[in-house]
Parts: sequence; structure tokens; C-alpha cells
Amino acid sequence: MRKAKEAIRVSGLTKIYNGKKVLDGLNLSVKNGTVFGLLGANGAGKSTTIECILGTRRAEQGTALVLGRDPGKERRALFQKVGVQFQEGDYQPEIKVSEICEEIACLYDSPSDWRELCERFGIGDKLKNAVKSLSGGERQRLFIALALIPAPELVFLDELTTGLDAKARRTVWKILEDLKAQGLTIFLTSHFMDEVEALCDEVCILKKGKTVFYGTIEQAKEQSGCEKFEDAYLKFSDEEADA
Ligand SMILES: Nc1ncnc2c1ncn2[C@@H]1O[C@H](COP(=O)(O)OP(=O)(O)OP(=O)(O)O)[C@@H](O)[C@H]1O
Repeated sequence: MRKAKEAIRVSGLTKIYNGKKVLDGLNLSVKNGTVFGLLGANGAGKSTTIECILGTRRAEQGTALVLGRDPGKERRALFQKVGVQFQEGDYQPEIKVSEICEEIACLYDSPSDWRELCERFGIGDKLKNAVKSLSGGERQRLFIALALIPAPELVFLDELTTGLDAKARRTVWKILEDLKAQGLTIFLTSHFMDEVEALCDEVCILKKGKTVFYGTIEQAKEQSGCEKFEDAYLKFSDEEADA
């Protein structure tokens, strides 16, 4: 597949639910080999954005290009190159860890070694266990590992480390940093600003479906006059005022 300069380009994306705009003319550009963070309070529109980019939800207006291709028209070609983090409920109730990994690996032309991925994510001793029997944090780590089985060029990680303990979060960060160094582009959402600061090259802060900040962590601090990124985030997203 021809390599595009941008991993993702979104122009004028608008999504309406029940007559209400939950995404309002969103523009994004994610460069290859970078980590991009989409931020915002609960309900700001982060998951909807990912769904519209992937073409699993239809936007009323706007376009999204993924690796230079239209996900609506070239889903099969993109499927091989794009990983998406699993969400609760995406798996069969009785399936074991090894079975779900095997099932996913079978779908791809050149999958990564899923046993090695499970080892790296600290669940190498859980392969025979049922997915539903894993702890919340173990399951979250499995869901990230599953997104990496395709050996993707681009991965979408929604609520990256929700439910993980401090050590597991650091392990996940390190793995993602290593994969970025190998050229992986990462699109993530997170409610943890230390994580965003550690990982993201650029961020977009959404408020009620509109961009209220777009740029680097340093630019966010500068423009807000805040020393800490978390304070800058709260200022832009107005979470403090809303609370
Ligand atoms: N299928 C749907 N039908 C109606 N409204 C929806 C639907 N899916 C999402 N919404 C609404 O769209 C808005 C954006 O939701 P979305 O899940 O994208 O937010 P989010 O930023 O990912 O939030 P969170 O941080 O809580 O995951 C919310 O107001 C939500 O209630």
C-alpha cells in the first residue's frame, strides 16, 4: 500500500444524534509515526469521532482519510493496516485468551506473535483462562494486545489505560513508546493527563463536539498560561467550571 504522509486526515466531520450536533465540523491531521491524543470530558465526542473515522458510524457531513484511503470504500485494504482496541462485550462469553488471540491472528496476512505480545503485557500466564475471568486491568491489557496483533501501521486506543494499576500503566506506555519508535502511529483517548503528557506529540481537546485546543502539550501550557498540562486541559475544556 502506498504510504501517505498523514496517517489520518479529518475534514469538517459533523455527527448528529437526535437533532443534536455531537461533532461539529471537526478537523484533524495526524502525522505518520506520531502519537495523537483526543481529549475531552465524558460525552465530548471522542468515541464518536473514532467511530466516524473508522466508518463504523456514518457522519452527516465531512470526510475522513485513513492512511490516505477512504475507510468507507477501502475497508478491506485498511483492515490489514489498522488496529482497534477491543471494548467490553466485543467477545464471545466463554472464549479463552489463547482462542481470541488465535482467532484474531488468523484474520491478518502477517500478524505479530500474540504469545510474545501477551508476555509483554503481563498476561502470558493467563492464556488458558477465560477472557471473562480476567481482572478488569488484565482484560484491558489484553484488549490493547489484541489491537496490536495485526502488526498495524496505525492503532486506535480508546480510553487507553482505564482500570490499570500504576505499574501496568507504565508498562503500557513503554510498549507504546517502543512501537512508536518502530514507526507505529497511535491515536488515543485518555482521561489521564500524565499519560497524555508522557505519550502525545499533539492533542485535540474537544468540548461538546467542537475543538477548543489543538496543538502540542507545550503550546497548551503556553496558551493557557498554566504550568501543568492538567491545569491547561481543565482550562480549555472548562471541566472546572462545568463541575
Ligand atoms: N448511539 C447514540 N445515540 C444517541 N446519542 C449518542 C449515541 N452515541 C453517543 N451519543 C451521544 O453523543 C455524545 C458523544 O458521545 P461519545 O461516546 O462520543 O463521548 P466520549 O467523549 O467518548 O465520552 P466518554 O469520555 O464518556 O467515553 C454524548 O452526548 C452521547 O450521549
